[in-house]
Amino acid sequence: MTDYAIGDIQGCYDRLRDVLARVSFSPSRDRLWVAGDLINRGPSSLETLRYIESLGSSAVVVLGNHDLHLLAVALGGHPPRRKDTLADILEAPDHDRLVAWLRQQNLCVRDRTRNLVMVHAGVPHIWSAGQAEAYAREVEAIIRGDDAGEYFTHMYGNEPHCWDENLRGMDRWRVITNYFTRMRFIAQDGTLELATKEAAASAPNGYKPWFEYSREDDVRVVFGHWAALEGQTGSNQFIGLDTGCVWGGLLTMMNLDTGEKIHCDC
Ligand SMILES: Nc1ncnc2c1ncn2[C@@H]1O[C@H](COP(=O)(O)OP(=O)(O)OP(=O)(O)OP(=O)(O)OC[C@H]2O[C@@H](n3cnc4c(N)ncnc43)[C@H](O)[C@@H]2O)[C@@H](O)[C@H]1O
Repeated sequence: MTDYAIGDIQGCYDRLRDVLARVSFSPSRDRLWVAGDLINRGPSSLETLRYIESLGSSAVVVLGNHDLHLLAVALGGHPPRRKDTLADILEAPDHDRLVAWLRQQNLCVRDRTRNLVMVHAGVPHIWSAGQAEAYAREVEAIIRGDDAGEYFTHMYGNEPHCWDENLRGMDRWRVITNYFTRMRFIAQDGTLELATKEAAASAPNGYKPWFEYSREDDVRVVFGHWAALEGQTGSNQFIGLDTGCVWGGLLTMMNLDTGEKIHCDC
């Protein structure tokens, strides 16, 4: 069995199948770890979602900001955005099943044997791997539960800007969601800066890319989300897999044991 992790697919179904074909991926033998943003902006979100759902236990998935956006449209009454390419999912006859499946996915997956976690955007240096796991479980329970509609109605927004263990309710869930699915630049005290989306060198004053802070543990973090990084973090501990497929870059998949990367032009 081989475990492969893949960055933001964003509905680029044909490229997904191309890169899987390069390693003769077989769901009966191998597993695909998906670092979030399965859908949106690309041409074939419905096919992508159906395919990954069909993999069953051969897919290990974390939710990205675009996946949460679909859930917010489906469950929280949010209007679709102009650049969304989600209509095929929203109108599909199996829409309810796909949304129900998406709600069961995690924000953070931890593999203790490999000493790694997979998240969409990152794990802030102010949290241990254990804390990250615990905070993810809190929000995952909300997304799966009866209060999901309420959560998705109030999920959007940049505040609170900083983690505080005393936060409760929606403020707590929103800031946890933002660390896991939207973070790029962060200050030493954990304050998030969510407006800047360019490369690591464009850090606003007082902020750095989240992976440039040293962590107290040595857990490896597999993540996507930040296309402008082009997969470059300067560290083997932080493995960026979003190489901008939907922006005409590459789709990148990595063998989780050997570290070998397989790329596909988009
Ligand atoms: N709590 C919450 N609050 C608010 N919204 C929430 C939310 N939770 C979920 N959302 C949702 O999040 C979604 C995205 O929000 P947006 O804010 O609209 O999207 P984005 O930053 O473009 O994010 P993306 O995830 O696509 O990032 P990427 O690095 O690929 O792309 C970023 C930029 O990098 C650029 N880029 C790509 N490759 C590059 C390269 N090689 N060099 C330089 N720039 C590059 C791209 O052109 C692009 O402009 C929306 O649907 C929104 O609803």
